[in-house]
Amino acid sequence: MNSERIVEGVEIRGEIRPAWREILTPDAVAFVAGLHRDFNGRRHELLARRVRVQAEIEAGRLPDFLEETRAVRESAWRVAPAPADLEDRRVEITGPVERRMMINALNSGAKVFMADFEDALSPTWANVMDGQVNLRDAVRRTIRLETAQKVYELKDETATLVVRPRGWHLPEKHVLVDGEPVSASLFDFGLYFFHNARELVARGSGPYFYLPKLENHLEARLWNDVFDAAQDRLGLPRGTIRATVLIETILAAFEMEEILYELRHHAAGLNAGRWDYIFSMIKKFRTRPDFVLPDRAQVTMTVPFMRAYTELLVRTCHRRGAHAIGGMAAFIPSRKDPKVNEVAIPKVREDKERESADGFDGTWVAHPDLVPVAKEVFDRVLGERPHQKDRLREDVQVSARDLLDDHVPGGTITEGGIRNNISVALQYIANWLDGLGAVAIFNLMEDAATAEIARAQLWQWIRNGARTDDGREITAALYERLRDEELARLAGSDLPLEEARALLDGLVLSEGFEDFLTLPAYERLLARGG
Ligand SMILES: CC(=O)SCCNC(=O)CCNC(=O)[C@H](O)C(C)(C)COP(=O)(O)OP(=O)(O)OC[C@H]1O[C@@H](n2cnc3c(N)ncnc32)[C@H](O)[C@@H]1OP(=O)(O)O
Ligand SMILES: O=CC(=O)O
Ligand SMILES: [Mg+2]
Repeated sequence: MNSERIVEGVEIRGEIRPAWREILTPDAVAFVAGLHRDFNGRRHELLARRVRVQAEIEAGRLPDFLEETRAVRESAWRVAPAPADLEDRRVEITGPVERRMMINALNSGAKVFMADFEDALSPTWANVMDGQVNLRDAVRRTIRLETAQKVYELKDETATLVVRPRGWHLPEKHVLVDGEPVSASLFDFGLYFFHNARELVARGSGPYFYLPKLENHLEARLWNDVFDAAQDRLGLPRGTIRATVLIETILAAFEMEEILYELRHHAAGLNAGRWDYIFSMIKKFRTRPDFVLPDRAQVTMTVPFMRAYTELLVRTCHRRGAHAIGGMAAFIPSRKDPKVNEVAIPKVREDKERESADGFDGTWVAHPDLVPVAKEVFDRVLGERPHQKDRLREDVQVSARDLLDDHVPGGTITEGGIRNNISVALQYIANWLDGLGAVAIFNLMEDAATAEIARAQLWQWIRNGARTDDGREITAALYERLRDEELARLAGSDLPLEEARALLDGLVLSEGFEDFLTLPAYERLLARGG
């Protein structure tokens, strides 16, 4: 394996293609290493804190709104005003930092494009480094691609760029700082910020981020301190960065106010990350039979606990002057099969109608063909106004019990649901190991967050002795039989399904619960040379 020391104490363990060398400059690498040296200790402390909190939950403590931060919730403060190009966020398209998709997303007519190193990206070294090259070229508007069919170039009017770095739990093992893998969050953030912050400001925009998978306000404080340090080091005013935080864990739902408060000079809003949120409900309460969820298809946005969380998010944001951004409906259209669209388009429209009626200021879509669908719905509600922050939603009263009561009325676990979880998890993991982080499976968008639900449910059902609607206990033996049958249906695929099976078995059948499937999967990705 190639190994190169770029600056004192920093080793790159991987290929460095000529275009990547323009990103991995000594100054940029030193900048990232500086952030890592200053903040990685706190990152580890916060990750250890997550483990302690989990132990407390397993000992019977349920989360609640914090007593020690009551003053933050009860005092008057607002987040910084939105910059001009984040004022109207009615439709945001998301997608991995892949060149063709990035150009398509920027040209899609959406107001914002979230370029994703996270749920939608398999973090092979090539994907991560190409992603940084693509972002640099997108910022400078030189991004271009020629294929046999088409030349891809930016239109005059493009979406505002927002970047989602990987979460605090992930390492980037191709880069060692003083012998230790660099934090993937600091790597993705630091390189993008170093190369593009000044250029973005000069072009009238700014370095904008989405922050994933936060579990509490101390993790937001860490991001805020990273932002201050990064801006100081490049000589940019504090507050130049704007961050939208995904509320996608049950614990963060109890600290929305505090998270916004910590980041108030940099905060641009909160987003309801529904898929990781459902995963988090399963993960955090995994040992409790009273928290067992039914088939994931039945856990819709209209079930009471999802309504409680999303309504509280809108109320919290608007009270503090922040944008409330909705989430991702998983239905994706097809350019080949109109029958798929007959299902997908009305489902997405219904989802966006609910969000816009609830007071969200904008929403996410997974595919360019869904931009007009979401735009039409939000246009109807917003008209010429850029947002609806004046809808304070003071009618919303959400208690801890509302957030925690995950009973799904009429919910059942079916054999079809078990099979779907198995097949989706196998196909998704195999694609991920092959370098693809967002995949259309059974006409739904699947990414790291949705796949986490699939595999976590299998573990939860077995561990808690859950029963199917026809009365059968869900056991390891039942899983193994259905897994073999689902694997047989996928025979003939070129994907590494056998490796995916081994990984899924480990996740589903182990005594303990693996916190993120992407951690063991990353080890396999590295072993495959990814
Ligand atoms: C839980 C969460 O975190 S949600 C956020 C993270 N997840 C995502 O961002 C998923 C984003 N969406 C996608 O990755 C894709 O839409 C998929 C994988 C679901 C489907 O992709 P495909 O099967 O390629 O879709 P399809 O074949 O219909 O694509 C048609 C065209 O639209 C483009 N396209 C599809 N989705 C996107 C997108 N999100 N952004 C930009 N372009 C896109 C394709 O590149 C293709 O372009 P081309 O005609 O120039 O070749
Ligand atoms: O990141 C978004 C989610 O739904 O998870
Ligand atoms: Mg997510």
